[in-house]
Amino acid sequence: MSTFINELPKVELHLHIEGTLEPEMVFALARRNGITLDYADEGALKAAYDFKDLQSFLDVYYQGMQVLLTEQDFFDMTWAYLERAHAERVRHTEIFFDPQAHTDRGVPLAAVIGGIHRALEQARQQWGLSSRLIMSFLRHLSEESAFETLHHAEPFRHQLSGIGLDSSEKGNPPSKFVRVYAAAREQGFRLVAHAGEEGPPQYIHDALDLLKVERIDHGVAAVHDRHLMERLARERIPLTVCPLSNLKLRVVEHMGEHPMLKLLHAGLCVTVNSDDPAYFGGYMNANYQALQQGLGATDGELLQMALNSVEACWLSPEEKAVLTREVRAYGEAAGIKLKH
Ligand SMILES: Nc1ncnc2[nH]cnc12
Ligand SMILES: [Zn+2]
Repeated sequence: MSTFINELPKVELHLHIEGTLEPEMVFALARRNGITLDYADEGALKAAYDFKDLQSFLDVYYQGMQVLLTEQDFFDMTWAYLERAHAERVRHTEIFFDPQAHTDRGVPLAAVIGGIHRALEQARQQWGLSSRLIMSFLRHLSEESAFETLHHAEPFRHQLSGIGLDSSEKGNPPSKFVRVYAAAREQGFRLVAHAGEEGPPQYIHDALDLLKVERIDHGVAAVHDRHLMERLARERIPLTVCPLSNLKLRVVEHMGEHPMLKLLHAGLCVTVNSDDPAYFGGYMNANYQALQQGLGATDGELLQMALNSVEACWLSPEEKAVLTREVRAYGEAAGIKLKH
């Protein structure tokens, strides 16, 4: 692993906390909670991580998270992720969770948000690792279910920064959630949505125009629509791209055909993220490394992506200025000359 990547100060903007459940922890929590899994052991579970598309992954992902029952379970999962992130020089992280995947199993929202939030707060105090929490609606469920979830989250409003939209993209367009997003906007939530992962470029247009999101999660399908690319570049709409996820879910067949550099050189604010690192073969460093080794990205290009993440994050302007200076200074010390 390159020292440049290891030591680069990083910001993560697209991370599903339930996607950080490593097989060892799935089994440890299953034992703790007296749950019998469909898989005999960790090896059998890992063998199921051979995905052919998004849906085949989601089927395993929703099964894995059934071991999460208590506030302590959510704390332990989140803390394990934060320890890894801290070790990889992640300075700030913006985390998704899927409330409906837990409340539909009878787990109280207070246990979910309480456990995640306690770990985030401990990381802030212990390491100065800052964070934001994003509540993500499952788009394969109904508008009514999303509205109920928004309503149930009211007591936790101060712990949540934004809302997102994830799960099965095809057949569940942004238009299904226009009213929910309008209501969340009224309540002051910041807005993001997964779009253009497996779905068409039109879903990216719709997420921007109908849902009024400020960031697009994935968005790699934009490469197929020249006008959309021009718009994303002109409006500096950030894309939270997840290279290893795209490879594992066969959005691209080889890392060599990943559109990341095309998008970067067209002037888009592309960022590097890990999505569901326990399932896709790596955390932040591994994603930067995949771009370096599989696509030939230079240290200068990787540095620009890291700076883009600072630009796209939800820290205050003052905090962003501090982080930007740190990342730029890191690049300069490595001999990289930035254009501006
Ligand atoms: N990559 C992904 N796309 C859509 N929904 C998800 N939920 C967790 N990971 C996801
Ligand atoms: Zn995602």
